[in-house]
Amino acid sequence: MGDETVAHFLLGEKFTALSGSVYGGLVASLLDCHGTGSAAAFACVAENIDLENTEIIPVRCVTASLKIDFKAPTTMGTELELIGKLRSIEGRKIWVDMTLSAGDILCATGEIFSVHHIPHHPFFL
Ligand SMILES: CCCCCCCCCCCC(=O)SCCNC(=O)CCNC(=O)[C@H](O)C(C)(C)COP(=O)(O)OP(=O)(O)OC[C@H]1O[C@@H](n2cnc3c(N)ncnc32)[C@H](O)[C@@H]1OP(=O)(O)O
Repeated sequence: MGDETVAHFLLGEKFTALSGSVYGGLVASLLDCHGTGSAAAFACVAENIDLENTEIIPVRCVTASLKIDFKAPTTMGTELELIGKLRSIEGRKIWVDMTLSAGDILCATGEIFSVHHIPHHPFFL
């Protein structure tokens, strides 16, 4: 954790798009999920919430904007690594920069802008 979040995924072949590579929409989904989760975790750190002893993360974030650049085909059958780095927090607004790699290959980069602590938002009723 600290100022970086890491997640690993090994996808099944049903997520293949073009031969031997992962469907780009799924790459986007992984970056979206990792981005909002990272934003929530960074918000907890900023608010001194102890994640080690918390059963349910008390912060939830939603994606307001997600940008992805596909740098190289994402190899099917290789464990994927997602890394999130906090760019900034301004009140409810959180920006996280991300990478998705397959082994030594940088496959995609992402930038997410998410918003947290939303009283009465329909997602959290
Ligand atoms: C399989 C299961 C897995 C389950 C795994 C669990 C993962 C859960 C999460 C997965 C992520 C998702 O899929 S989330 C689903 C996709 N996202 C959505 O549907 C979000 C839809 N949009 C909204 O609900 C809303 O627009 C919000 C919450 C984003 C913002 O609305 P709001 O709360 O009324 O706040 P608002 O005042 O409009 O905005 C707050 C501040 O952010 C700025 N702002 C708002 N939107 C933007 C934007 N696109 N780009 C730049 N800036 C923006 C505003 O100018 C403002 O700045 P200032 O004036 O304060 O400076």
